[in-house]
Amino acid sequence: MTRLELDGISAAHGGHPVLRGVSLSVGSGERFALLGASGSGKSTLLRVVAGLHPPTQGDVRLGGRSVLSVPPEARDVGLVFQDPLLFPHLSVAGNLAFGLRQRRVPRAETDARVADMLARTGLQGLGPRRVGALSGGQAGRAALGRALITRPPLLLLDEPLSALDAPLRRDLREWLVREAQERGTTLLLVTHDQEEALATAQRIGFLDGGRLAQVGEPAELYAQPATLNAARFFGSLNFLPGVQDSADVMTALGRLRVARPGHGPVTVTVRPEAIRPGPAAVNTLRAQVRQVSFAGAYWRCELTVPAPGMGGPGGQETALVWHAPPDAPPHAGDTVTLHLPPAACWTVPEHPEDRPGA
Ligand SMILES: Nc1ncnc2c1ncn2[C@@H]1O[C@H](COP(=O)(O)OP(=O)(O)OP(=O)(O)O)[C@@H](O)[C@H]1O
Repeated sequence: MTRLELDGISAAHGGHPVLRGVSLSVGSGERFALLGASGSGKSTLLRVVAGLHPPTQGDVRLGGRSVLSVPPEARDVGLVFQDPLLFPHLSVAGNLAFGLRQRRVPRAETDARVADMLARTGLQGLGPRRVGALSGGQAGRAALGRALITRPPLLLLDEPLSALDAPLRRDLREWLVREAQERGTTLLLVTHDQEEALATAQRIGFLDGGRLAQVGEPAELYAQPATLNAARFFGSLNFLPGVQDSADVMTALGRLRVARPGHGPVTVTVRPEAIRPGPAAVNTLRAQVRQVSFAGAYWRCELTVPAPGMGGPGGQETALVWHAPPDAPPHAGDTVTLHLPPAACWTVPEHPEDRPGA
């Protein structure tokens, strides 16, 4: 268990700034995910924590102590990358035992911990096997086992499961969460997979262009994104710019009652699954169904709402995406009556990071 603190971390690659003043505190035993688009600086931040990339500014503290001058091998952190990077000349058991031998753990204890880890990772009977003869999933588990067996107080994971297929990824993720909980390991997980972050982490940091745009609990980032990029990243597909006056925003759909009061230019974002069939006291609209496609748990419907929408000044048609419940799918060409529950109409103020090219 250890507390990780990042204080104003900036970093560059070849003179190009990649991280810009990232400050973050991850509690002892907490599971924290760093989420962001490709190139947002997630891996670089992880490498700064591991001591593999020097920051240009700021401090990294583990357990309250600055580790900037501590070499990577002495930082007592476990590190797992997307590529398992197992030692090819060693057996599975040899890979698991490696860190324990380095730490001069007595032979009997090493053997017991390797046997225990083989069982925990579902690799019983594969100890003597060469790592080249493992499947992708088995290699992934061996790499996680190798990192966990030394019981590092902080485990840094850089997309460790992304090469695996979905069911295996879910199993391994659940196993990892259980192991971390049992051992009180602090986890810092880098991923671009929002589902993985939501399922693994107690808190998430959304990194955007090298800046930490939002930190919060998974449900908070999902329902209350601070920026449009965060909203897009968490699957919102409907964006309605407008001007807010107290609890209402004038949009191309007309007057929309929204979740929180405010004033000035905003964008209302509504998740496709939050749109409800039927009319309601406010935010009711009639839309034309342009296209319907089956997505398993819902029907994805592309809608257009003709101007003037819900009676406002309107303008052009507005496109919306609705995830219709699976039981009664509409058909292309239908006209449907829907409503946008005010609690699901989240407003995002204009934000410099959301401008294209920012
Ligand atoms: N070794 C390097 N040399 C030069 N530029 C680099 C290097 N590593 C990363 N970069 C650049 O730094 C920026 C951030 O990269 P980083 O790998 O930290 O992002 P990321 O969010 O982890 O992306 P991904 O999800 O694609 O791994 C990118 O623009 C990338 O091209």
